[in-house]
Amino acid sequence: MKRRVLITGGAGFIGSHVVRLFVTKYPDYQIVNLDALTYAGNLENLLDVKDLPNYIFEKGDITDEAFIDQLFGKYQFDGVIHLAAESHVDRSIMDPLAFIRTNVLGTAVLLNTARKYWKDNMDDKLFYHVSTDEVYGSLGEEGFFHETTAYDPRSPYSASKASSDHFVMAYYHTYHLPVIISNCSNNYGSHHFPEKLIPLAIHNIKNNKPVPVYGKGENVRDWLYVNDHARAIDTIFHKGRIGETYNIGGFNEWKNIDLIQLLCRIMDQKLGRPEGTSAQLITFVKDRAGHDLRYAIDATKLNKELGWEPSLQFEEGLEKTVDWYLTNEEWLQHVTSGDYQNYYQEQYQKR
Ligand SMILES: Cc1cn([C@H]2C[C@H](O)[C@@H](COP(=O)(O)OP(=O)(O)O[C@H]3O[C@H](CO)[C@@H](O)[C@H](O)[C@H]3O)O2)c(=O)[nH]c1=O
Repeated sequence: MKRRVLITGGAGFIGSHVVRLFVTKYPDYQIVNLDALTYAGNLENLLDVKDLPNYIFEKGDITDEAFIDQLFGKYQFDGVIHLAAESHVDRSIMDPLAFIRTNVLGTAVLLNTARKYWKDNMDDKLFYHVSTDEVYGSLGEEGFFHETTAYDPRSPYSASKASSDHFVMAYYHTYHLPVIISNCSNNYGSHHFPEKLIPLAIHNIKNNKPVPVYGKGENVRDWLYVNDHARAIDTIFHKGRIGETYNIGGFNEWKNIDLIQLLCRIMDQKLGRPEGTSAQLITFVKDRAGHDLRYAIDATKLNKELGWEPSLQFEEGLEKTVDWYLTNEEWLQHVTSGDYQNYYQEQYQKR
């Protein structure tokens, strides 16, 4: 079946991997990538697919109602995969309103427009909302997030994503809009903006700069290779049940400090430095406000119902990621100029 799919946030980290997978795997689909190209959106992420005949890029803001309406009119989408979002927790602490605007209002504008265009015929339509495991809050040392876990967001970022999830379900229950939500754990891989832990640490180690570890580095995250997340989104988009939520994760929990130690060992090997060199850059800094202790997500439903499972072991994925950053210096140089510099100067002045 031919489909006309809108992917929002397709120039971002996870979005670009989803766009690449869809345009190469489904040559019959028309894929429209809508991205506002703010600081973390970068068309360089898609240079290898930008000339494919089934790929179209549109620059625009999901909060701009008139623009979104005109876009739906122009392309008559039958599917939406919504990834556009402000995603960095530390930024949300500094500027919560930006997160409410994009993540809550932007999602509501998309939902409302999809409802307007699809209301007379909902057959074969799908609004797929890509969300986060952070909506479930913070775990103690035991247990997992399940699809039935009550929402308990604790940062402005996770509150904005939780709110957008609620709007998605409200449109399902109230207007019968065909929706699916997935909530995924921490991603890592190529094209990740170096404000997040793994690409920031790689960038800093390479440049002999301090690697900031918040608090004592005891916080735990569950890491998934970004290509595996993109594969999960593909599976859920095509086989998921309407009105359902699917958790995505790798059963791959790491304490931040253990992860950084592993990364330091890999970097020493790759850069030909004596073992232990990079670890000397580890610097414990002031903790993140309201820092969630542990995320761990149970992806059994996705595995049992739809047959998805991660394809890569963490060590292998991390090595591939390091290799990508070390061979794509131009990309790193480009994205670490401008806004990035201002942001980090501001961050470090505060410490
Ligand atoms: C940037 C940075 C982070 N950290 C810590 C904070 C967290 O415990 C852990 C990972 O931080 P981040 O890379 O910012 O990711 P985290 O806050 O977990 O959130 C990520 O994962 C979420 C999914 O769980 C996504 O929804 C978010 O968009 C994504 O940013 O490392 C440090 O210790 N030092 C740092 O410099």
